[in-house]
Amino acid sequence: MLEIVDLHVEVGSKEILKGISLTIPDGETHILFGPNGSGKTTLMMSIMGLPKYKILSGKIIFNGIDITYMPTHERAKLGIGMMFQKPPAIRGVELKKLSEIIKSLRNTDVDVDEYARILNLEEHLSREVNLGFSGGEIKRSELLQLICQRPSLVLLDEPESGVDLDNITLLGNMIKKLLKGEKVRKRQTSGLIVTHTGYILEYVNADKGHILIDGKLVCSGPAKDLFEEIRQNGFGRCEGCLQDII
Ligand SMILES: Nc1ncnc2c1ncn2[C@@H]1O[C@H](COP(=O)(O)OP(=O)(O)OP(=O)(O)O)[C@@H](O)[C@H]1O
Repeated sequence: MLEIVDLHVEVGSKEILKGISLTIPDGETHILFGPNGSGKTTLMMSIMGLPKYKILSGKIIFNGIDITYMPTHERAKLGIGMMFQKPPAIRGVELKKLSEIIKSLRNTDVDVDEYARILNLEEHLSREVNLGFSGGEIKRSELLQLICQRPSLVLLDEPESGVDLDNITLLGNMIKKLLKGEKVRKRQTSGLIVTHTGYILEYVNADKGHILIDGKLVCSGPAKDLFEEIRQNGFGRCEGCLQDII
């Protein structure tokens, strides 16, 4: 599904990712942990192909296609979808209109009104995307757009941050459905999720976790075990690991 090979990425003339190699097979969900500023969002944005994230070297292969230098909209068409940590507001475009555009991009038959109802976004459909939305409403709006796209690789950057406990349950269950619900064009959906709180682990069946420190993946293993280690000891021992491989 996704294969990243020795990826080096620069942002604002600073090298942030320093040789990432990562494989996410069909149907697997991987969790990305790491301290603030370690490069988690940078990795997500690089997979999505945002222009600010300059690939210095390495490769990103998606379903056998080299997408390293492919524009973002082409990646979205291929089936890579992302829930952004801080998505922008889109003036002049209503959420319903954007949802329909996303549907047509991937030729999906998602019932926008029905999912808007489930996500408590019925009134938001006629509003400009994310403009004046609360933090939790933005997350639900992002999720509605993802559902419309029906991606085969789902990238979620801190999906639960700023969301109240009731809405975490709603969001968590919808994400679970999105990841495990059905085959998308003969492929099982895969996921890469960034989390600090670990709430999302209650909802998704995480196959593997990875710890990113200072632009390098320093550790991989069972996601819940890694989270427990971080919860108890912080990233201190991981930093020790990093010392060993420098
Ligand atoms: N335009 C820029 N110029 C210089 N440095 C940048 C720029 N954009 C991002 N960075 C730096 O890149 C580093 C990695 O940022 P990134 O958002 O990927 O971290 P993160 O692991 O997602 O952090 P968090 O957990 O806080 O969300 C940070 O130190 C950030 O300040």
